[in-house]
Amino acid sequence: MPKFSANLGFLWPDRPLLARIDAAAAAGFKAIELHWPYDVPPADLRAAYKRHGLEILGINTPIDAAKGEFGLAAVPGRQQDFREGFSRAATYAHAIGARSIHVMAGDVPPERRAEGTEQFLDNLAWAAEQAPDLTLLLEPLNKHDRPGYFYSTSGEGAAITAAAGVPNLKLMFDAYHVGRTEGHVVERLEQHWGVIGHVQIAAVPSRTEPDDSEVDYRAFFTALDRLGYSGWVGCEYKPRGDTDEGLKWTSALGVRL
Ligand SMILES: O=C(O)C(=O)[C@H](O)CO
Ligand SMILES: [Mg+2]
Repeated sequence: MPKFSANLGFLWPDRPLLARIDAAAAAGFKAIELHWPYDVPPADLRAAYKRHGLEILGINTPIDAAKGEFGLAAVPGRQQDFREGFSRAATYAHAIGARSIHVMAGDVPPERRAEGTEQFLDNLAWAAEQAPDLTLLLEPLNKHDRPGYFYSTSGEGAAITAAAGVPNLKLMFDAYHVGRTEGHVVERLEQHWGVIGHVQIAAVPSRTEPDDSEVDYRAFFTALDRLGYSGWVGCEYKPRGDTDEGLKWTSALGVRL
């Protein structure tokens, strides 16, 4: 059975980030991953997870939610803004001791896709050089949730990863996004195995706890074991109710944190 990390972008939404870290440790998680922790001073965040002996995995490049933006790496004309955001992410990741950054592509209209691809590749080469010690993750987001996003399928993510030709660039395989629109999740996992750097899960289609899902997560975890996955599986789901109560999905699926 793989190891599971708590995605504190979604889990324990009823409390501030530092309290989420305490909750993750109390629930038995040994690793955490974050979305946008930037409002919390890095020293406080580091002290909070170190106190519990947790590992810290990744963060996302900043977004401007107020402007409806979801990343900038592939957005034509926003190269300078992307680079400032990435530098902020790398500085923060280094300060807290995180090991990866999800480089968020952003929304790109179909007629500007060629331009967006060129810019994305250029930005990824630049970012990889800025932070050679960090893993950069690429994550396609399904079209139901984010219709205008630059890419939506695991195949597109793998193609960009290959085209960039950068050693520290990997695919974030979020089984929720893959299951939501592509299906055949284990087949896709096997197909892109060589470029996968991190894995995330949630029920399909509800994005809640993974015990009531169109994706057969028992089979998915077995496939990860068979493939020899030694990384973490990020629990990136939106709890149906109380997060601790919802963690009974672990015993339902034979998982021990
Ligand atoms: O939406 C997702 O699946 C993610 O992992 C991103 O980090 C953005 O929330
Ligand atoms: Mg995800």
